[in-house]
Amino acid sequence: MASTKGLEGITATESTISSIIDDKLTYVGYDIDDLANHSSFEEVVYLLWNQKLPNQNELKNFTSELTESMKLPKEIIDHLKSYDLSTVHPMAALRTAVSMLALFDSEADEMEEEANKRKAIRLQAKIPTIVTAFSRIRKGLEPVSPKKNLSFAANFLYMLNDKEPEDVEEEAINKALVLHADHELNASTFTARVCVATLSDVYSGVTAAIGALKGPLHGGANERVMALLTEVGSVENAIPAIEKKLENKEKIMGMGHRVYQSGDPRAKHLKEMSRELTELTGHSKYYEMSIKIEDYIKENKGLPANVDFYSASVYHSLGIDHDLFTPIFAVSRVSGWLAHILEQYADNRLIRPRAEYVGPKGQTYTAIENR
Ligand SMILES: CC(=O)SCCNC(=O)CCNC(=O)[C@H](O)C(C)(C)COP(=O)(O)OP(=O)(O)OC[C@H]1O[C@@H](n2cnc3c(N)ncnc32)[C@H](O)[C@@H]1OP(=O)(O)O
Ligand SMILES: O=C([O-])CC(=O)C(=O)O
Repeated sequence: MASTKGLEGITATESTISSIIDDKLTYVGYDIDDLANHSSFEEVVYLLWNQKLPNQNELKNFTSELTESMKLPKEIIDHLKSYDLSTVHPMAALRTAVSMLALFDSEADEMEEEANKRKAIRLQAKIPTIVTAFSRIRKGLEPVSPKKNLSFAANFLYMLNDKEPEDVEEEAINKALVLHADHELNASTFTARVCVATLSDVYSGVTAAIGALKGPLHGGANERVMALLTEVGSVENAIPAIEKKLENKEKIMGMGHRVYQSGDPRAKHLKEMSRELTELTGHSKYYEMSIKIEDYIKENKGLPANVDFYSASVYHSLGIDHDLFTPIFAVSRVSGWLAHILEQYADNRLIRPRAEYVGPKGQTYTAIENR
């Protein structure tokens, strides 16, 4: 039996959560463009978990449930304060803190559907609090509690900066969260599903998914895009720097995608946000460099920009630390992981593919003293 490297083109499950068909992305059948242009992130999370858009009352209740669940156990804050955060990547801290959260949740191993939904709310709510608390603690500042009257996106920025965001900042983060929420069977979502298909618990599934998202070929690419833009340094240097990297067989971060051929439908929204925000904040050169790189790679390698490419300059213009870019992805994508985890539990079968054995055969065993 021949193997397919990277499981390319393999359909591994059925799902009703999101679809990518002919390079169009939908969440529960709603076009990503409509959701990006009109929805709050809370609305999208409700959609992914309930398979329908909420009415005003449902959204109000859901939003309050999320805000009320944002507070962290004191032990998690103490834990974040207990190690040298200057050397720890926030994705590593997030992975550990999420795993640790399970120890303070009396329902952690409860497998009943309603209990899993309650845990989903708690996890969705607490991940932004962990990311922002980490960021503040490493700057020697105290974590900030969320405000009841703020949206999910605004609370994220408020807890990060101890300052209520401007409308334009809240809108940018809200749109970025909507665009990153789910993406069919991407690597981290598949990881979450594989994990919980053993009937392991929700916290294990999300912890495993954070580990998968952290890698540079997946969510970790957005931080690397910013490192690339910083290294390139100027619009004039964009093409020479990229040519050199390609000569050295380096991958250009934020470019290429396993599924999309003509382009990632999320990238155009982030590109427009990048144009507006970099102009507004005096960082236009990052947008100009990005366009040059995108055009060059498209023309010379036939590869499109993915969701990570323009998110880098968007977050940079909002003054966000570069190593928080992938944690922000997690703040959003946990909604998709949780939707997939709940879907997996609802109709579970162990995920256990086969490997094609290509190693030596028929070896003669030699006693240890004779080797
Ligand atoms: C949210 C997300 O996860 S989106 C993806 C984020 N990741 C990145 O942006 C990292 C950069 N991109 C990549 O590494 C890849 O395009 C991936 C991981 C996204 C997709 O990978 P795959 O489908 O496995 O494609 P694979 O890595 O096999 O590449 C196929 C060919 O295109 C080339 N290629 C793919 N992406 C890039 C890139 N970004 N820069 C340069 N060349 C590339 C490869 O070198 C390879 O060329 P070859 O056939 O001559 O060896
Ligand atoms: O689907 C993928 O392979 C990666 C991706 O774009 C995502 O997770 O958003």
